[in-house]
Amino acid sequence: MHAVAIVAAAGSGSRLGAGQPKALVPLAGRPLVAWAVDALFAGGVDEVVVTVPPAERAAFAAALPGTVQLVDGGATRTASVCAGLAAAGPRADVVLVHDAARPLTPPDAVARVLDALAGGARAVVPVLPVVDTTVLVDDDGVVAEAVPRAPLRRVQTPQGFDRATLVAAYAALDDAAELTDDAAVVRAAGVPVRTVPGDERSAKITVPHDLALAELSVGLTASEVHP
Ligand SMILES: Nc1ccn([C@@H]2O[C@H](COP(=O)(O)OP(=O)(O)OP(=O)(O)O)[C@@H](O)[C@H]2O)c(=O)n1
Ligand SMILES: C[C@](O)(CO)[C@H](O)COP(=O)(O)O
Repeated sequence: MHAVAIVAAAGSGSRLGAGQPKALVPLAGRPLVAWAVDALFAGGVDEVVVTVPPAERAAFAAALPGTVQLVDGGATRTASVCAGLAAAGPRADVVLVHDAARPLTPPDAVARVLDALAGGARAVVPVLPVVDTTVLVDDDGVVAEAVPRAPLRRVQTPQGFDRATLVAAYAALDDAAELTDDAAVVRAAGVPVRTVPGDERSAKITVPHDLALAELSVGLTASEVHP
């Protein structure tokens, strides 16, 4: 099973506000995208394609091993993943789609997705339970009702797909559809999406506090983070 990972790294990181593309922001001295790529290789993928902001190609090339393929990303995450998918080509049996913004994904979290694909799943997402009380609010910000949280899950990346399934789902996607992840693209095409356990260490860096937590986490030993 030849596995190609697409790393979505073409975003600006406006909520992080670091003054440079988020994927190039250093964590313990290394760009976030370099951490994400390392995790994918350590977890068992064979090749990595990284989608980059076109104006920053040289900086990404300097940050990553020469074996990593760089392609220009698009204006949205969906457009960037589409570009990466085209570059992955038919040599891939399965495709993993990962966020550069998730630098500390452990290799075993990647391996769980690959194992599910090897077992025959066409689409796989890593998920975590919701631990807070969850509510719906009305337009005035007043709580309308509580939502039972037991069946709710937070969805992470890398998400894994049979390549042909993902290509067909993207081809069928309505241009106007605003979907926030790739599993939603295949679900829109009627494909069942299997879940596997995610990992808290795979948290997405979105705002400055997330980066501060990641810096702390890198400074701790694995046993301190996960006794
Ligand atoms: N046009 C885009 C937008 C986002 N991404 C990538 O998708 C991942 C998840 O997106 P997010 O965390 O929202 O990143 P940004 O879009 O950069 O953040 P923001 O919304 O704060 O600007 C990131 O690794 C980001 O680089 C991408 O490849 N192409
Ligand atoms: C793909 C994703 O990371 C799954 O949780 C998430 O949907 C990305 O959302 P963002 O708003 O683009 O950060």
